[in-house]
Amino acid sequence: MTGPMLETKNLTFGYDQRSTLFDGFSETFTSGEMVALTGFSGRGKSTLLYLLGLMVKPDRGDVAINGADTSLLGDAARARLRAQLIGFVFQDACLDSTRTILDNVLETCLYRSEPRSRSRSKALALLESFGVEGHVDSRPGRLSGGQAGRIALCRALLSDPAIILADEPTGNLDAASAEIVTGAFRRRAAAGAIVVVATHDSTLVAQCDRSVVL
Ligand SMILES: Nc1ncnc2c1ncn2[C@@H]1O[C@H](COP(=O)(O)OP(=O)(O)OP(=O)(O)O)[C@@H](O)[C@H]1O
Repeated sequence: MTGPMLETKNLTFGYDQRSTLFDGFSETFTSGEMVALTGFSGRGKSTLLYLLGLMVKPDRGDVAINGADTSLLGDAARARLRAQLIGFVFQDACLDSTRTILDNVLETCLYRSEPRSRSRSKALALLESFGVEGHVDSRPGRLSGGQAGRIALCRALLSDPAIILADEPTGNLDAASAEIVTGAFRRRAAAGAIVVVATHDSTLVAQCDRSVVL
């Protein structure tokens, strides 16, 4: 099986008509590469991740996954593709405060119709490797930003997604934790995944194969 491919094709997008963030933006991300999205604050790094992650539709142009355009797909089909192929790490973790930490990590099983029991030990091992194995049965209310971020990473990595999109994944982390996160991304890329990170962290940029400057 060939690895994943993710393309933007003449992508044009703005949140309103006065400010176009992307105007005919074309870029190809290929299997095995880890790419940094860089550029000044407000240039659209997070927005590009939302477009690549099929959470936002372009005004014109398209996002293609494995050669297939996605903008004409309905919401359900886009959500299915996302669940099957994409692990997304939001800038502010976005954990569900009503569920336990373990249930947060196992959330994607729900969308992939996978039995939770099969993924439970993997989730626990991931949480341990990221140093956040304590209190897995409690709710995320009292976590620090860095702890919440690492749990969100476990959630995104649980299914070994073909495409990982991460927004400032090392933003809240100390150097040692950031290294663990970067190592996990590098291993996914070595296994053939596409990893795209939006970041201002020069250490993380240096670990990427290339940068796309917005
Ligand atoms: N939901 C929204 N509605 C309207 N404008 C938005 C929305 N989200 C972001 N923007 C605007 O779009 C622009 C790009 O925002 P985005 O968060 O993608 O930039 P960024 O490069 O990721 O910034 P940072 O480095 O600060 O995280 C900014 O001017 C922002 O104010």
